[in-house]
Amino acid sequence: MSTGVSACVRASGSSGPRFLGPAQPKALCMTAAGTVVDGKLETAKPVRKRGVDGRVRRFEEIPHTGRNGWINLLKFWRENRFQQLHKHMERTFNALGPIYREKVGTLSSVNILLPSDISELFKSEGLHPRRMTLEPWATHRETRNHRKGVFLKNGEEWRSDRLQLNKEVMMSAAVRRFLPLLDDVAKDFCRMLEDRVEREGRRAEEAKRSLTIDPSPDLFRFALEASCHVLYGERIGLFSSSPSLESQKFIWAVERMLTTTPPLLYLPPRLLLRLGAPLWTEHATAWDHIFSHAEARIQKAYQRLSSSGTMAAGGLYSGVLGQLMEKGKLSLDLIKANITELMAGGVDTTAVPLQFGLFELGRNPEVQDRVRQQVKRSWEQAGGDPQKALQGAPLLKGTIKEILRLYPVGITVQRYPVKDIVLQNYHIPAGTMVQACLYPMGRSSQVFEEPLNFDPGRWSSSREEGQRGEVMGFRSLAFGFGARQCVGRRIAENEMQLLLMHILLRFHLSVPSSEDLQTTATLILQPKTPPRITFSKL
Ligand code: HEM
Repeated sequence: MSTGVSACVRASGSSGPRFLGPAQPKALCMTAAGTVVDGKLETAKPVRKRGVDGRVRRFEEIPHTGRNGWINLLKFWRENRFQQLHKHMERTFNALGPIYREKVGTLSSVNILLPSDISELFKSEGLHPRRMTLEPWATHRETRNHRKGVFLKNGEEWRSDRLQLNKEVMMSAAVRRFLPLLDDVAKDFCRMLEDRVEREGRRAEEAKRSLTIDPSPDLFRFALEASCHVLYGERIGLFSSSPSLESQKFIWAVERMLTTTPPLLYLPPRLLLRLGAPLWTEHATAWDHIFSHAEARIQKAYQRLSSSGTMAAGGLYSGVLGQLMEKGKLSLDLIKANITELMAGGVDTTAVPLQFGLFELGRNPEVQDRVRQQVKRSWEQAGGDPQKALQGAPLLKGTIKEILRLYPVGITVQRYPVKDIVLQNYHIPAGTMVQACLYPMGRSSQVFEEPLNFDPGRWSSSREEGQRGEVMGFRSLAFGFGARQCVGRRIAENEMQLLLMHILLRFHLSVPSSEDLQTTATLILQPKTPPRITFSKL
């Protein structure tokens, strides 16, 4: 397996004994469609017996939110719970304890949040770990005759594509190749921002200009520009005064695709397709747009690379696409399928945490100063080498972990254990869908001290050891785990760290309002309204 993957396995380790004991549910109850409201059950009936006899309890005894999936689905629609799924999970854990079952429409899952249980789950993920299949995405590929990439594949087919991709995006040799490209894009972004602050900003005392904006449209452009540079070895000019409309349409299409996914997860997509349901049509059209945009880019890059005779002409890095073509281990169809997935997965996933990150740094000026001091020192010592600069600034890495702890892009990671396991003393049969619920875990005081504090230093190795010398594993899981973890992880981490580094070197950040951000879950967790940030030139 790739260096990146094994590094993650090493870092995770096993969780400490603090959470190994059977945690006590706050409400030991199963309810008929027991809806949880503000941490209390509407119809709480304490019927479950405690397993005092030490026996492993049956699966059916796991607390649940109602047996009838269709009634639950109706409630989800009526109360718009899809968009507040993360809060719904948090409330349900508060009410039912650290494990519960939920059935919504055709989907059933067991939900957990304690690191010790999550470690058990991942131990039994097998050689070909599986996540919940996003049926609307799979149906789109099947009905349009597109090949699937790693995101949608399983078994040996998944593994053989994945091993090829790992070499180009996860291994440290690959990271060394693409890091300078990400650094160039991050520096250009900051130059563009500096120009804008200079042009449109207000001059405060000490003649320093500052500008308050919603940076989200610029961050989406940054993420797309960075993705294209790494994937195709090409700049697409999104920071120019007239960025292409096509690229803007791509960004909108990814947003539509993500927003229309969650409600489609609980209904059979083929039925909706046959009925011509507007939701399905909107979803499929968004995907069509993503595919045609990626196809045009891939064609262009392919022609450029073929005409230069060799893919990596003159020793220049030709991007992930060029590398995959040169190696020739994947067919062109599979390269296209995977590159399209990397394009679709690579924009909102980084642009959105960056919004949260700027906001948290802005409303925590002392944390911001600490990170900046370390970044400054490291940048000066690195002599312009971005990799060295990042290595010397562990607080930047902690900042990204902290952002993703409080605002995980995906609110859960799912697995189907390949053998029977026991979680919280309940029997879980092999093949059950179990979700590690990252949002409630990140905000649980059972798992993190002062969980609502934004504290990048909590991830430093000395503090991670814990007061009792425990290894604090299975707490930083925003990129998933093991062989199936996010394949774009190294791109994402470096892209976000580099951008924050260059921003902190040039600007002081503050926020007009430090009220908590309201969040909404489309397929990814987002702010309801993008935060406004004040950039003041240093
Ligand atoms: C902060 C940014 C990101 C986060 C938090 C994130 C999170 C995740 C998570 C949780 C998974 C599932 C992992 C598992 O099941 O264990 C995943 C899978 C995936 N991600 Fe990301 N992701 C991010 C950025 C990216 C980027 C930038 C790309 C593309 C360049 C990308 C492409 C993918 C793909 C293709 C998969 C499927 C991998 C497989 O099944 O083998 N992601 N991501």
